Amino acid sequence: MSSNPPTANEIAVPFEMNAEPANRRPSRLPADWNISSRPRTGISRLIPRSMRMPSVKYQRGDKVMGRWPGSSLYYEVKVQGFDITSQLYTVIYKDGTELELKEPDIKNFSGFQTRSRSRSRSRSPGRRRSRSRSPGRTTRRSSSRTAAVAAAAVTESLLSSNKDTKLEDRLGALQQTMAAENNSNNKHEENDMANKVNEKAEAEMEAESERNQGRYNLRRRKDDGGAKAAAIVAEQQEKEVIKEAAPPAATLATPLDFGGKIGAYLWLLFLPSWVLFLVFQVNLEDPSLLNFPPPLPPLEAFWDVKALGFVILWILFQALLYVLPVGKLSEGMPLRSGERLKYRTNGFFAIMVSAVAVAVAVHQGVDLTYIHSHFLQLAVASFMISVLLSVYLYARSRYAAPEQLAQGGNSGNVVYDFFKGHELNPRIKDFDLKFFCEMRPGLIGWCLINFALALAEMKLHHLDAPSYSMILVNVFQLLYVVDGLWNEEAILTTMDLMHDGFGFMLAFGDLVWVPFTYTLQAYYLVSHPNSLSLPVVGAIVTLKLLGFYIFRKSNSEKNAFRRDPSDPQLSHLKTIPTATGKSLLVSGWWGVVRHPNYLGDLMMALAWSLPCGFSHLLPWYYMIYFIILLVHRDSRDMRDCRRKYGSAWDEYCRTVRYRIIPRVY
Ligand SMILES: NC(=O)C1=CN([C@@H]2O[C@H](COP(=O)(O)OP(=O)(O)OC[C@H]3O[C@@H](n4cnc5c(N)ncnc54)[C@H](OP(=O)(O)O)[C@@H]3O)[C@@H](O)[C@H]2O)C=CC1
Ligand SMILES: CC(C)=CCC[C@@H](C)[C@H]1CC=C2C3=C(CC[C@@]21C)[C@@]1(C)CC[C@H](O)C(C)(C)[C@@H]1CC3
Repeated sequence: MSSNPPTANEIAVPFEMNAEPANRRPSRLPADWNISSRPRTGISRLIPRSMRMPSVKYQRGDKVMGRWPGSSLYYEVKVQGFDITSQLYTVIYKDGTELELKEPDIKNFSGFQTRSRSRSRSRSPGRRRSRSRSPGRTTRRSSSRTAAVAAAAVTESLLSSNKDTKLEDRLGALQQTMAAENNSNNKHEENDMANKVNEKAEAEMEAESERNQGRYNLRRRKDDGGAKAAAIVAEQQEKEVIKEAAPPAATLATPLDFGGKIGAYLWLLFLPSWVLFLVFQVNLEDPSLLNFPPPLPPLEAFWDVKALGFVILWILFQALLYVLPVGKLSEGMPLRSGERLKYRTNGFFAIMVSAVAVAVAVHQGVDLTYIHSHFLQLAVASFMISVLLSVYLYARSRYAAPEQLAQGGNSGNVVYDFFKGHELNPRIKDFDLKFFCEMRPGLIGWCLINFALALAEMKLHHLDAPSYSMILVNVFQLLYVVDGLWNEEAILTTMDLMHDGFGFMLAFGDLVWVPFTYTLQAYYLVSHPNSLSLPVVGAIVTLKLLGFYIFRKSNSEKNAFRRDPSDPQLSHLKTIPTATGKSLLVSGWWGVVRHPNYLGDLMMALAWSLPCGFSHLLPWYYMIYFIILLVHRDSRDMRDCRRKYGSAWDEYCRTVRYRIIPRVY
């Protein structure tokens, strides 16, 4: 109890500024830069025509001090380029993290001096020893002395930052502080009783920490009850952690996906053609990839005004349900501006009302098998709407402020940005177009189409009830959609909602791809019955339920953690703090593989194809597509997380070695 912990300020601000740097950036932009007439913030604009960056305060290659987003800590960074429109510098930290920073967040080395009082702390050999042994050591004691040592270790590490100090060391200390701070939320564990109970776990923790060479804290967050002072130190930063590292000034530049600009052209042509190809195939008695080109119907068969009317009515009906003031208003993750958008998460209500409406319509004599007989026309009508929507989305994105653009769809190439999505969260007042399209018309439409296909099977084969295979496919996919809508809030922490712009890829994916290709198994079964024995039904149901359990549990775990990292229900989980302020789960589901949710999803996909048998490849199409989609998404995510989290991500990958399937991939 004798030593006083350093104040938060002493530790959170490792450097003190001497004076404002002298040179000011001139208002005129350099003549030899690539200056576009319209706003662009993509990487292409970061590269000046010449290697020099005259008239800009910091030059490419300059080594300066850059502020960590959301904190008051400065680290050595190298300037990579400067973005004229957003006035942001791209800088790279020593651990490989690339960020874009505002000029005020960058300082010259000369502007820093360490505090003399703190410097004397850093010379304390005891404190140095405490740091060098292991960050885990601080978790052994619950007294404020321990905490002071922990805090001092942080101070020492931060304050000893000179040119020779490794960034990793400083990061390690920062991460230690943040982990301790996580634990400070578990106040009940600060009492002696809890400490006794935790003694064994703490010993394990220390060993584990030693194993990890103190480079990050793989610690059970509830074992850290003693780190009071470190928690105080980090309290300031905790607020920033909750802000989910959404600094107003820092953004990430993302490389091009999907084969870049040429790839975008090809995808624009390929995706609609592929949907048509599949729709033609599924109508054939003997569908095969070798039927190329498939027999084409006359041109007028592609188009039906009534079908277009139905699609428009359906979308309007879903839009109406979406805007009704029913259900929860959920908060999205913080944007780069720090703002959190609100979303009406009443998807479950929407599907229930839709089900009642469909039941009433069927009762009134509406023949839903129209959907089966006009599948092609409905798909074409939906395609037209998705194209119009994409054009609208791209046009409005040209007027959007730079911070409203998606980092991945901001290349400056019209076709690429049109395809990938330029604006992150296009909204008409409170109506969020991306969220609505992803969760409502296509997703609920998928269930409606499946149901209509079950009726078509009964009609075609004069059955009193659908076949087992049809029931399984219908029920499995209905469960998937209803679960998605019930947990609608969880979608706000997925890649699409957080990072991807809304453009053709998602508009087409949501309105055409999902309802007209995810229903192919049910469509196939209408004209290709496949009988199943009860034991086979049992085995398929077991597979589905197991996959569903993994999918749901892992998605909910990540969602809960992202929403509230200090949620007591998650306190048993180990985490790796990252320099951005967000932590990564490294035990629980996210410690088994890096994408446990994909694993569960793939098991479910398998359970959807199995009822269709092995006579044709077509009903296995979803499974094959899904493997490709998820493997690609996983690589995209790995790349983005590497850029976001730098060495902390590498540590995560070293600890959790497999991506989707344990011990295989
Ligand atoms: N049926 C279908 O057609 C499709 C279904 N899906 C399903 O949708 C769901 C969402 O998938 P998707 O959006 O691709 O990806 P995830 O929901 O897996 O989100 C990935 C993000 O999670 C965060 N994250 C990654 N690792 C960790 C960790 N260890 N601890 C904490 N956070 C972590 C990162 O974001 P950050 O750190 O920035 O928070 C990362 O970018 C999945 O279940 C998937 O199977 C997806 C695509 C298509
Ligand atoms: C080839 C192409 C056009 C790809 C577009 C991909 C989209 C079809 C998918 C991207 C992510 C999706 C998700 C779902 C549906 C498919 C798309 C839009 C999802 C809404 C399905 C229901 C789940 O429960 C889910 C909410 C987790 C899921 C989220 C991702």
